[in-house]
Amino acid sequence: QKLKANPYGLQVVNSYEDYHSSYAKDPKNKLIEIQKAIPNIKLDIRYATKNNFMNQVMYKEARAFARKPVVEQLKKIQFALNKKGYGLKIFDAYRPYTITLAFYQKAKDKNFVANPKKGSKHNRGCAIDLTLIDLKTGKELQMPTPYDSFAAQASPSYSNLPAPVIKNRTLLITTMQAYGFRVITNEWWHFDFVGWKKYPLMDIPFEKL
Ligand SMILES: C[C@@H](N)C(=O)N[C@H](C)C(=O)O
Ligand SMILES: [Zn+2]
Repeated sequence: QKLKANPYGLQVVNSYEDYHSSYAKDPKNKLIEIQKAIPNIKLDIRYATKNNFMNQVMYKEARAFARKPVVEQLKKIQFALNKKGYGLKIFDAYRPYTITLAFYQKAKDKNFVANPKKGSKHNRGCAIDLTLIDLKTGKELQMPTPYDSFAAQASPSYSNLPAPVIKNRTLLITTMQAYGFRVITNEWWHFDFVGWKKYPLMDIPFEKL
């Protein structure tokens, strides 16, 4: 199927029919609802609330999707963490391209949002924003900054932090890395799935999936 390029010359899947035929051809392309595949995973979908850096509701539904192989890896991560008394909490996963456009327009610091000229790995269903929780209390482990803080402390290499915070961040990053994800340079919570290049950008809202 030949896709029409958007104003930046990018090919973005924006019709359900095109998306459907892509996963009929290759089931790896299917966006899987994370909580259906991993029932005990916690969600805090900030962009479905006003509690986010945009200060506005960006998603109509508080749901999280990712490509099938991404969710399969998350399932293994959740299992490994659960054995140690921890679990995952997801802030965001697949993000329609239109939302990336809106983020880039409004964000004061463009270093923390993907440039729509390239699109985001979130638009490919191959990036996850997440943190760790303590299974007993359900509370988040202390990390260097809150989610989507555009501060220097959000960098995974920022080191002037209390030892327990570094330990929590290291546990998150090493676990994600062991299962095929890579943290990005300025956001401790954002992980790209290593095979992301094989998956096209998408612009289909959650309610149509
Ligand atoms: C906006 C933030 N949560 C995020 O995901 N940033 C990366 C760089 C992105 O937009 O892909
Ligand atoms: Zn992200």
